Amino acid sequence: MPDAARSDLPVKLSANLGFLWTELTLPDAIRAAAAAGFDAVECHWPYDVDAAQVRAALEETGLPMLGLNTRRGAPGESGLAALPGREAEARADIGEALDYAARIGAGAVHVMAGTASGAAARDAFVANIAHACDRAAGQGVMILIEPLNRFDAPGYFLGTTAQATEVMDAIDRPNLGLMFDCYHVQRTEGDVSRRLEALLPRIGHIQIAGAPDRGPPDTGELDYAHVFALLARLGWTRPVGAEYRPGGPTEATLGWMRALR
Ligand SMILES: O=C(O)[C@@H](O)C(=O)CO
Ligand SMILES: [Mg+2]
Repeated sequence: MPDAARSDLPVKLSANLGFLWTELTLPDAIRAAAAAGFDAVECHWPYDVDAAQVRAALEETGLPMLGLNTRRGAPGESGLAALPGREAEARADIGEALDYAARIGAGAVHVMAGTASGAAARDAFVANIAHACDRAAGQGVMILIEPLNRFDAPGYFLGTTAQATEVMDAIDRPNLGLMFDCYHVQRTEGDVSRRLEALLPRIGHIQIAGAPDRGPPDTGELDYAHVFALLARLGWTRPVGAEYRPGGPTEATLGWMRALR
């Protein structure tokens, strides 16, 4: 895709390689995203892949890796940062994610909270995220926290943008950002446009998918032509992450990119 055509997009796009091109190795998925015209990539858990190969694919394509996640922990845990008594493991996972991010030049780490609730969970989360921010600041990395919807992630500590901003106020670090996933927000809270407007200064990254089925952005009840026009009006210039389940070959689902161009 020529650069001139890409720059006509009202909003730049990042391919989430946790969901797109999952049949490929991570380096080849980066190449596929570049060939499809994405401006950036992001991933979930790259830890089994040699960071040097990821870095080589990023350099070859010129795409930045926007971010990656801390590990999920044991099946069903979805992270450890809000689990009282698991601080040492949570911080080891944060350290691992930051080290990997440094090796591939990734700009953000999403620290996963885990399945927990109550005051002790909040205290653990606040302390662990503050620790992550302080450690990340030295390498110029942003720490992201992401509310997940209660249907896909029942019991996940962070469920709403209101809860996220409450803990962000308590943590009070300049390199802490909200991961605003329009799909999760729509499933649990709705009012996506108004929330984007209100929360924009606190948002570190935005993700999209069709709602309620998490298919391509041109399916479901959210109108991303409207959302993209709003983001352009609000001056959002960073790439928006396409984090949807293609349900088949990714290339066959990219019509939405052409439609929004
Ligand atoms: O929305 C999601 O599920 C992801 O952004 C993520 O990082 C947690 O799985
Ligand atoms: Mg997401």
